[in-house]
Amino acid sequence: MTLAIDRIDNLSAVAPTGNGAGLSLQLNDVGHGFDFGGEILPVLEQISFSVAPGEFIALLGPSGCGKSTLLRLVAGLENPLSGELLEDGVPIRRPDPARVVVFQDPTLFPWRTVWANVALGLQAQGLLDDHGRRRVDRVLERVGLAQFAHAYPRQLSGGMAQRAALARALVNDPRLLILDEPLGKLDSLTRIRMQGELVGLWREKRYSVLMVTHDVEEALLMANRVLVFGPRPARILQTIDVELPYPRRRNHPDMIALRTRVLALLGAGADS
Ligand SMILES: Nc1ncnc2c1ncn2[C@@H]1O[C@H](COP(=O)(O)OP(=O)(O)OP(=O)(O)O)[C@@H](O)[C@H]1O
Repeated sequence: MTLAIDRIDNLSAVAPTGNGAGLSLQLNDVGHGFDFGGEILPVLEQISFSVAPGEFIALLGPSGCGKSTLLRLVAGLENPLSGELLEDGVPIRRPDPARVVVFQDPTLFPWRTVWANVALGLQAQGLLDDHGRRRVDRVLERVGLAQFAHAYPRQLSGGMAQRAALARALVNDPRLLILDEPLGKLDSLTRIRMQGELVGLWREKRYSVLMVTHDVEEALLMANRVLVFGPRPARILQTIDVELPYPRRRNHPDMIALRTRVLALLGAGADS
């Protein structure tokens, strides 16, 4: 498989459609739950935190604690039962192209080529003119899929499909990239490479990132801040600033110490 690690410096060649700068987020006392036979099952309680423009925040917590629900609220796919979510000071009420979500499952349309999948967002906005076409070409080049532009999703490996999904998100020049376990289904080698690619893209473009992962090491390798959640209804147990320089080494003593600390927190808060 051809990977794009050596092309990480080229995304600046992709002309933005938006202003490209990361957006700020502010969550104030956010609470959410779901109706279960007339009773509300509380999922999130008193969640407050902020994200400065260009920050990379990882969310860690036990399975089922409400991490994906929180991402859905930030994406504007649902509205909270209490509290408020603000982007650049304005309440989030609905999805917006500035906030794009990449899920664990790349969900590419099987009948469209890679190029046509990536072009979909621009096409829907009426932006697929010559300039838009060049954007699609460049972003595919940037994620190392230029040679597979005319392939169909069934012809891609898992890592390639995930990079196509990433290209589809990046072509809209997001200001917030919302990642819900984006590397969860990849083999360990591809996963390590994709971690490097995602960090390289983020450091270059400086959009803000909110990423859910189950992998403590992945969170500490990639994010500049890690929020550790307790079991449902989720509350933030601890916020950890990861001040190690990039690229980070798995076996750096500070990394090992942080990992031990986070695992202890999750062990104390795990529901299983
Ligand atoms: N649409 C929904 N209707 C009812 N309950 C829901 C809905 N979405 C999520 N839940 C419940 O909310 C809780 C939190 O789910 P969520 O997917 O946010 O957790 P998570 O932390 O992302 O889990 P995991 O790490 O296993 O992916 C779970 O108990 C789940 O059953």
